[in-house]
Amino acid sequence: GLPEPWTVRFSKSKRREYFFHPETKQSQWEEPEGTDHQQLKQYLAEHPLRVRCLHLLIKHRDSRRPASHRSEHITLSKEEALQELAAYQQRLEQGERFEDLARERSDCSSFKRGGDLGHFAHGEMQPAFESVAFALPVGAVSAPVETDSGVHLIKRVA
Ligand SMILES: N=C(N)NCCC[C@H](NC(=O)[C@@H]1CCC/C1=C/[C@H](COP(=O)(O)O)NC=O)C(N)=O
Repeated sequence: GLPEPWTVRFSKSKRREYFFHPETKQSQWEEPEGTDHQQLKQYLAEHPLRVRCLHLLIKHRDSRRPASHRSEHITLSKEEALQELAAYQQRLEQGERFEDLARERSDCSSFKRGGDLGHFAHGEMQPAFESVAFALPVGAVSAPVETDSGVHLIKRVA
């Protein structure tokens, strides 16, 4: 839909998409000359510029910040963290609500909001987390995801 090498990005301040030319570093609100509007609309429908996710994070002793509201010194091994995360996957499959489990167990401060990270665009979260989050269908829960923060289950909600 966009003439090369234009790309589309999301402006957090204006909460809408804008167009960016990576060579000239030019950015603008209006669609560049030569944009196929219908194709662009289709592309944006299939490639969301931002998603909204809940996550349940279990930290371990190798986490970049092995502390949380639950424990000021986390000594769990990564293997133990993954085993514990698997138990939460089971409970989700048995119908418990993601928000309740995140509130119960997540080592991220988002536990207070049932794991809700709000909306985020490309470039905000660690790459491994971002790529899984953007690939999830709305309503789906990921397999365990490893980042420098620890191990996560991610639920995409928008
Ligand atoms: N932009 C938004 N909404 N907030 C900033 C997020 C910064 C981002 N954070 C993460 O990638 C980790 C993994 C996914 C969620 C997340 C949450 C971490 C996990 O806990 P920590 O390892 O920090 O102790 N707590 C907050 O940041 C990053 N680029 O480091």
